[in-house]
Amino acid sequence: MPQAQIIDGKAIAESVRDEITRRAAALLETTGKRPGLAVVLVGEDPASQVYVRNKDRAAEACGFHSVKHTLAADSSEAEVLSLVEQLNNDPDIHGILVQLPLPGHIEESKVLRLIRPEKDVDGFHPVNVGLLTAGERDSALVPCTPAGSLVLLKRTLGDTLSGKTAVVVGRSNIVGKPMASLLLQESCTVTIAHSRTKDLPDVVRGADIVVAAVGRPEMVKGSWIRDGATVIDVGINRIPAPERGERKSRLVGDVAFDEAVGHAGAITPVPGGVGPMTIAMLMVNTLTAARRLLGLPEEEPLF
Ligand SMILES: Nc1nc(=O)c2c([nH]1)NC[C@@H]1CN(c3ccc(C(=O)N[C@@H](CCC(=O)O)C(=O)O)cc3)C=[N+]21
Repeated sequence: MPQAQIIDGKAIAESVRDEITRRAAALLETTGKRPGLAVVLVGEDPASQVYVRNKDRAAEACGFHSVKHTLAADSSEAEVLSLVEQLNNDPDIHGILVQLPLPGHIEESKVLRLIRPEKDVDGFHPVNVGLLTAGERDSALVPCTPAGSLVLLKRTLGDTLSGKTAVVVGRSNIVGKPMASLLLQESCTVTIAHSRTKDLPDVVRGADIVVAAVGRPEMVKGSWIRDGATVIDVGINRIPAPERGERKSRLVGDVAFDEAVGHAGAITPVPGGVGPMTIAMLMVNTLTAARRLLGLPEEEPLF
């Protein structure tokens, strides 16, 4: 079996961040303003802390203004809402990201709906969901993980995905559904499959493009992958050490990589695939939001 091309998400993310760094420098030169990103973390989940730190770092490396707000896990919903309101009205902040999941006593949809759609760099507000679904992708802010996955697909397959069969495994609002909308807009023939799909292996076997976003470690098996297919693995699952008798915990995707690599034409690794792209696209969205709020023209889309 020939080995698949391993898609280098880290390198592609770096090239995207480099382009954003250049564009942010030009913005600073012409307007004296930096894109401003605010990340809100409620509670101290260790994984969330790592991601939030990475986002903060990436923003600073791009020359952005970046602020991190950490609220106690037992903060009231009203406190979170009031912080969002304050960030909505802050002229130095162009992008607001409220790290999910929120503690159980806070209604996520209520918080997400309060974020000004123009500052919603996660693309989770119903206005942005609506624009994307209605085919107005370039006016929306597009969720970072699906946007990053599309960049990886285009860098791997070329700009034309038209006519290809795409199967998205997973139907979440943050990945599966927006990913399907993006692929549909690229004129792919799109299937959304999920845990209740009948004959899932055969559905996946029909795909030129497989996007796995189910959140179950190594659920998509190598034998499900059509020869030469392109596989985007969105899953990041931490397998604790004791379970496998290993010394350190390790990360695995939603695809059984070692099997799939013998079937796929190209495949993303975990880590080093979609994860770094998610952060790069957050920088893209923050710059886009800043330019729009400043009344500046749109730049060449990066995907
Ligand atoms: N409102 C909101 N927006 C998000 O975008 C959001 C969120 N909440 N909650 C949590 C998830 C998770 N997430 C990741 C981002 C980057 C990596 C990443 O950079 N991963 C690296 C390193 C992984 C590691 O070593 O832990 C990689 O895959 O190579 C992973 C996961 C964003 N999320």
